[in-house]
Amino acid sequence: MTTYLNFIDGEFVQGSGPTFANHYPVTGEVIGEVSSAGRAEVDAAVGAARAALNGPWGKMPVAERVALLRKLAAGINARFDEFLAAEIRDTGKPASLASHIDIPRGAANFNVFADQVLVTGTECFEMDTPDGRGAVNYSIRRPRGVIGVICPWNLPLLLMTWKVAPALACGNTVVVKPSEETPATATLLGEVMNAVGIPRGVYNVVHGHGPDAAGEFLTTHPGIDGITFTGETRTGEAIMRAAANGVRPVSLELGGKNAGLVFDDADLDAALEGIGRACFANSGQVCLGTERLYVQRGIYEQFCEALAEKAKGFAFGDPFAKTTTMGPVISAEHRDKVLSYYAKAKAAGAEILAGGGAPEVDGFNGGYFVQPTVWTGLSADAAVVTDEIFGPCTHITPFDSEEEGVAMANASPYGLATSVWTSNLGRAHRTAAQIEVGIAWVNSWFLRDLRTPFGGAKASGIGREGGIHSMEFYTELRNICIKL
Ligand SMILES: NC(=O)c1ccc[n+]([C@@H]2O[C@H](COP(=O)([O-])OP(=O)(O)OC[C@H]3O[C@@H](n4cnc5c(N)ncnc54)[C@H](O)[C@@H]3O)[C@@H](O)[C@H]2O)c1
Ligand SMILES: O=C/C=C/C=C(\O)C(=O)O
Repeated sequence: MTTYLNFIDGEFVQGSGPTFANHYPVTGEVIGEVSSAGRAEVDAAVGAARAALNGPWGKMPVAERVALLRKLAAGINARFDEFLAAEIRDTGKPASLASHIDIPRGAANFNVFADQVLVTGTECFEMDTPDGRGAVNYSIRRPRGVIGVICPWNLPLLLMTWKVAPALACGNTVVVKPSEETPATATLLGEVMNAVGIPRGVYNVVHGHGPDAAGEFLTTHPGIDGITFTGETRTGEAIMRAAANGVRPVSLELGGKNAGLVFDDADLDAALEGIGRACFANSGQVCLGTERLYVQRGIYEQFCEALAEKAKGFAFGDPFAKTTTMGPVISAEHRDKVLSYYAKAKAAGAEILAGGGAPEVDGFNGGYFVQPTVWTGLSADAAVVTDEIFGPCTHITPFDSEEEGVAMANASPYGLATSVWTSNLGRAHRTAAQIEVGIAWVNSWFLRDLRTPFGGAKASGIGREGGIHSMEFYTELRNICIKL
């Protein structure tokens, strides 16, 4: 039984909030407990972060800070297997996935933003003045301060370091609230922080739930200077309300109901491979994933059949087994939510091409597994076509013209990402520009260059992170005007 403690001012401490069980999604067993932070610990964490900001971290030369960030990346890689095991304990995802994406990106985020901060400049404007002597304006960047980092459970280490790395690179200090479902890697990172010599108080972790618990205690704390959040749109609304008190800036990466568009001139094998990942990777629990597919009439039947075959080909089981290609979803509650949508699709008269329920997984009866599922035949207002399910499922609708396909893709309050498949160059540019999203992939999915702007349009978020855009959020620009 592992006990996850809060990490405050460089030390692991019990919280005064309730202790709750940590389940292994692969078996449903309780394998740990989480000591949640009460108001007192959140207060202590924010205080420690403030002291570090005003103390050693704030005074540290950039080169030294950058060297420490690189040590953090190396420190994660040096304990790669422990991070991998921790992420799998929390999420049950296959080791083949976590070892290629979650852990390497967790480390890479620190290197990427160590590089970025070194090449991030500011602005300078010369101006005329009536006396003819002129003035010069230049801006400087300063850390925003103490940043509250609220994280989801789907890619715990990757999404947390995606925020913590640029925040630290810019000289801020952080208080992280990991998802209550996934406390492990954020806690383990505390050990690495101490081991590489990050000053105490720079990185703090408070555990617990959201409403009326550690999450809310943190976002409403007056000592927080900015909040960065990844999670559901409704939670984003609550966080934005909390941030309004004191006029604190927010960066919100929220939910989606992403459309994939496959034209009949697409390379079908490539499209199937990419869309297969977009629908089913991480058991469909990727914010960028595709839950609405629109396929041009000429290849519709063929594509539906091939994607259904792909859906039927996944193997569940032990995440460490090489043969396992799909893990469980995060929790019993989330499994029930996904299955409730499977039931809604059936009741609405969907044609179920693959899946549609929960599989029997030999030896893992208590695991939170759901079948990869492909539906057709529902109208645009059916719940599984409009709502973010966050499961391994997708609904396919045929379309005829390019205009119709784009209009279908845009028929959603969300606008996070899209994946368009075509071999027509003009159509690729046109459709990618017309779909109202923050991130459009053409003939690919989840191909990430970390210098690019990342975030959502419409109800999928506010602000962009990545590259210079992270620098913009995690620093305050100050203009200095000098009369000559
Ligand atoms: N846009 C993106 O980049 C992106 C990336 C990953 C996940 N997501 C989204 O995240 C969701 C899945 O993650 P989730 O279920 O963990 O999201 P969630 O919104 O339920 O929880 C996210 C975090 O917010 C905390 N929280 C909840 N209520 C709070 C409150 N009132 N005040 C402060 N904190 C609160 C939770 O404890 C958790 O740490 C999906 O909607 C998915 O699309 C978006
Ligand atoms: O589930 C959402 C995945 C988000 C991915 C990133 O934030 C990233 O690749 O930086």
